Amino acid sequence: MRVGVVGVGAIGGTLAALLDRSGHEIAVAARGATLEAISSAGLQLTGAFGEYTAHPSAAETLPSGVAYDLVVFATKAMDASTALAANAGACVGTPVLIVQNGLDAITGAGELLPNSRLLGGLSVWAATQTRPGGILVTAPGSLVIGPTDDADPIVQLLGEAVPTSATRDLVASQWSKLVVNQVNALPAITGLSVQETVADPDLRRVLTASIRETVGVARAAGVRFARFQGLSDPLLSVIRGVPARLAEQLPRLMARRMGQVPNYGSTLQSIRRGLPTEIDYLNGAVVAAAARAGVAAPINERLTRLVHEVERTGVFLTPAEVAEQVR
Ligand SMILES: NC(=O)C1=CN([C@@H]2O[C@H](COP(=O)(O)OP(=O)(O)OC[C@H]3O[C@@H](n4cnc5c(N)ncnc54)[C@H](OP(=O)(O)O)[C@@H]3O)[C@@H](O)[C@H]2O)C=CC1
Ligand SMILES: CC(C)(CO)C(=O)C(=O)O
Repeated sequence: MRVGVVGVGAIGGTLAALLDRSGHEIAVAARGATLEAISSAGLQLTGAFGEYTAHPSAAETLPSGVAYDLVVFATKAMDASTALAANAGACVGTPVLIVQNGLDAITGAGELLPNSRLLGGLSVWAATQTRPGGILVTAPGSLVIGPTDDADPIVQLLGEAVPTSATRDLVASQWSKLVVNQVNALPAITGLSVQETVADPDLRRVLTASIRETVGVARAAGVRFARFQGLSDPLLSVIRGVPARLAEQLPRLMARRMGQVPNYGSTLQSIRRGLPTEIDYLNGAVVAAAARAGVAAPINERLTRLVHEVERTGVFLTPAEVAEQVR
């Protein structure tokens, strides 16, 4: 099959390399140093999915006039509309998968790609772009796509590269992933890994509080959570209702599932590269949903502001400073 991948960073790079390894014909759209590196030396995957170098065709945009079986977008959320618009010609009549955290993957994409079937994707694996064209998978995991069911040929196609399952309720799965992504803000604010964040008592308290607040906002918005990465709707109700100390078992479990390799999260990766972060689409999405539902989300609001502060200043906060600012 012929697959186009736009955005060849941590997640898009993993998918492009694994699809190439499975024997599919891959074209990628990349820019700057990443385009140069892939064109000259290929796309190098290391880590939990094994070692492999792919040599896909690469250009600034996917050539149109080519019949793709699937086009995958894997940019950060704030770059998605520009990438969709620039590659719209290649997507006409083609199924499009947008792999993105937050709630917005396919919201609004229909206006830019009116003639494409749109699917959203949630990556359960964790990865880092170690250099342009070099991807390290730090924790293995599957891909969840929807709204669809497991009989979908796109699920089969992706499943040849990485374990893939379908969700009929993409929004419910996105909200569950939004709970998991509560682990992103604190590493971006402190420079610590997710595992170090959860091991620190002050940061674990803040993380637990932001998770519980997120569950409360979802309830106010009438959202039910999907089964996802060990989470479920009943479990999250319990986590919201039990004493905070007991609820801290959830972040501990989430960190354990990430394994031993330090996971810095995709938000801290942006900070380290001096780039704007996706935080408005993560904790910021919780704040926006809270406002729509007429409730407050002060912890998510504060975390969003602190991430923006670190984006601006480049100075990380200590766990004690964070604890002081997020009560
Ligand atoms: N990293 C992870 O472990 C996980 C990430 N996610 C989610 O996956 C999504 C992708 O994140 P991630 O892979 O980490 O991000 P990265 O920043 O590693 O990769 C994004 C890539 O998109 C490229 N890009 C942006 N705009 C365009 C464009 N117009 N044309 C071509 N390429 C473009 C960027 O290029 P450039 O370098 O030139 O800016 C970059 O290579 C996010 O929503 C993230 O939250 C989900 C689960 C885990
Ligand atoms: C869950 C986590 C933290 C995995 O790395 C992620 O989704 C991200 O980095 O954006």
